[in-house]
Amino acid sequence: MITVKILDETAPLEAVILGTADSMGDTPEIEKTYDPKSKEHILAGTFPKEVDLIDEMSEVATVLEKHGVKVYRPKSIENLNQIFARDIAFVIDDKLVVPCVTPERKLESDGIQYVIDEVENVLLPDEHERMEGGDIMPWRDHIFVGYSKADDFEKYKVSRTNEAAVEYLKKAFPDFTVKAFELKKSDDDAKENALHLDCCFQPVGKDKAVIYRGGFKNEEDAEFLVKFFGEQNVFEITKEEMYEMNSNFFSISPEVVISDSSFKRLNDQFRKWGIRVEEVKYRETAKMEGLLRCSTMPLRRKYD
Ligand SMILES: NC(=[NH2+])NCCC[C@H](N)C(=O)O
Repeated sequence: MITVKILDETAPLEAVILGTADSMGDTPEIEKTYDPKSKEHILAGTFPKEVDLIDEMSEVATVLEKHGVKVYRPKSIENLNQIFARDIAFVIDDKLVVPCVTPERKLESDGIQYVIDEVENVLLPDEHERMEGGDIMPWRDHIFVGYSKADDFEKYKVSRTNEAAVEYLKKAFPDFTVKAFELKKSDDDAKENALHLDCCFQPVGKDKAVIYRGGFKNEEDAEFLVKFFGEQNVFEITKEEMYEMNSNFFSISPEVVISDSSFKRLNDQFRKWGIRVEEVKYRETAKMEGLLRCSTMPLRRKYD
């Protein structure tokens, strides 16, 4: 059996699923992509190569293991991008939720079935309750959710979490306050697209957060989060930094974060906050509109 427990984004990490690029195959056809940044790189002839992605991810695995974290990897499925483990399942409290995700990514959960089988409490939302883990963020007694209302949800491939999912989470986790924010979406312009909530916002440390206000469809939602953490505890990033995926770091504990080595301004801020930064190179992975939080799915953090 695998015990799961997640109440926030930063408590000391004990067990995680790290995605895999092992059997990704060649550059996909443009019609088969489901985010604007991948499209951009296919057109430019700069779509990442499997070997480079495997290298980047193995560096992350090494850092996690160095910190005593148990790392699970998905079983490889031929010709399938299985890098972004975050979206296909998520833990809240002591439950593992395995949601229906965007149809293009449906097969990915087969790769982690061997983990799912070892977890006692598994929740399977209905097919119309669509959500992806990148949009779901437990933070103590809150669950923050990025979502799209019906109009956007039907219009954009990059809208992955709907209103039915928000209602589902409220019912499934009655002890938490579910607070949902509409995100800005674009299927064609990665700079105008907050693919998931973790592409424009993430808590860090004990009481800090990183945010790109422009990722939120309604300014008052960004304002709510800034007030929630307190202005002095919030680091605001630019549109360009969002595009490079700055808010998609991953916390090993309140004192240690894994971040991309190219994020100079962000990493300096982390260090000013007293947070140690494990720098890795993740520039190839970033080309598919995901980064460190997206490629990790925490199973258990430590709570006393
Ligand atoms: N949690 C995340 N932000 N995941 C990013 C997933 C990226 C992937 N290309 C997709 O469109 O699904």
